[in-house]
Amino acid sequence: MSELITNIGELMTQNLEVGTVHNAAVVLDGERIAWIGDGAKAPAADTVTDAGGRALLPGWVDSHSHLIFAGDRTAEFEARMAGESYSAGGIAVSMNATRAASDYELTRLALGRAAEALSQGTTYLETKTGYGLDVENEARSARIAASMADEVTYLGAHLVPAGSDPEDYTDLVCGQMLRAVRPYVKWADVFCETGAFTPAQSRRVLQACADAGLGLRVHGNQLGRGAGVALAVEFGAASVDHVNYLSDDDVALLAGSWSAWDGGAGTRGTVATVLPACDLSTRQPLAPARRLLDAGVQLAIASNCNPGTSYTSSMAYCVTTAVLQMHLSVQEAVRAATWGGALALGRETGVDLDGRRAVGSIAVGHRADLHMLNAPSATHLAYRPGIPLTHAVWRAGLRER
Ligand SMILES: N=CN[C@@H](CCC(=O)O)C(=O)O
Ligand SMILES: [Zn+2]
Repeated sequence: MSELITNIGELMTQNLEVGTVHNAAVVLDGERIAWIGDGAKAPAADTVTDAGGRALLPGWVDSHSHLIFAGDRTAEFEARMAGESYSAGGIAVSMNATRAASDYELTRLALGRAAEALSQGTTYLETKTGYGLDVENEARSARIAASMADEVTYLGAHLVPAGSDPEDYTDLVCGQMLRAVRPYVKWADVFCETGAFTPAQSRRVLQACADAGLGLRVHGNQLGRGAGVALAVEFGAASVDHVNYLSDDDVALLAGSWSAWDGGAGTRGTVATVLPACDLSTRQPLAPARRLLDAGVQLAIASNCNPGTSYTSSMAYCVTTAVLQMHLSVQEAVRAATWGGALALGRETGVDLDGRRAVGSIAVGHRADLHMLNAPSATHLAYRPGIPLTHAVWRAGLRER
């Protein structure tokens, strides 16, 4: 079945050859985008959808979330709003609730969060383990994540559980736990921060996971300057996330990591993924997204949806914040939340080993993941903050909303 979406007021493709087109049309053929162009020249299709002059964007690509958890941390949030600062210790509260939840309950909760994201335009979703923190519960979290997310990341190195020796726990993360999650995950991550994993422990985790054939990601430089960015670049991680506290050397390392990449071939660098909703919820200084872009770093914006630091799956909220408070243009912020997220997951081009099409931009042959706003332009995301602007969502060519 083919579908013609016509009368699109603003088509923001994030495809550099096409750019943004007005009075445009798109044809979907099954799960793929088959045609893009001037509405007056659109070919016929089996069905026609009139966009009524609305804006059409790629679906959001949320490259950083933690959806596999049970329990509630409202009290911690309230304490933070009253002046307490965030520390990694709250992860243990979610760990206890997650371990106590049944498979059915954990799956139901995760699916509910993914559905909430999809209804707001998120059509491609990464999620992580990291609230199990023993072999059985990390493997269970990975299995559940693989049943509901597009990309799954192993985050056994999220927190050293109370009572465990940090070096022994790091051994477990690098050994038995890694073997148990391996069938379900494509990526590995480590929280390299004071109070979580030291640079030496993080290095061990990254090496073991790289040796196991996993792609790498790092939670780094969230609560202070540290080794996260340097380790991520050294190990060729696909992304380093948070990046609130950066030295000039960190920024230069990230920019330099892209110097041999020409947009297609060449060695890929490390994407800097900023998490604006997390920065607001933890009252951290906002990550320096403007400085990173100006330095030539590839940028992604993600929700970091999790029970502790960022309990929202709204990518629109993140984009709005990036424009209003991080000083990105609407085009830059939308790009970082679509194409940038796809780049951070290695999914912005080509077809992956499972035959999945590229996501994050509207281009012929890419997966038909589309987000229509109830507005004439994407500028309304920042101009009308807080207004639920999602009008329609297509995922792999299927109308989801
Ligand atoms: N910073 C580390 N991990 C999560 C928060 C985990 C939690 O507090 O539950 C994050 O990305 O912000
Ligand atoms: Zn996170």
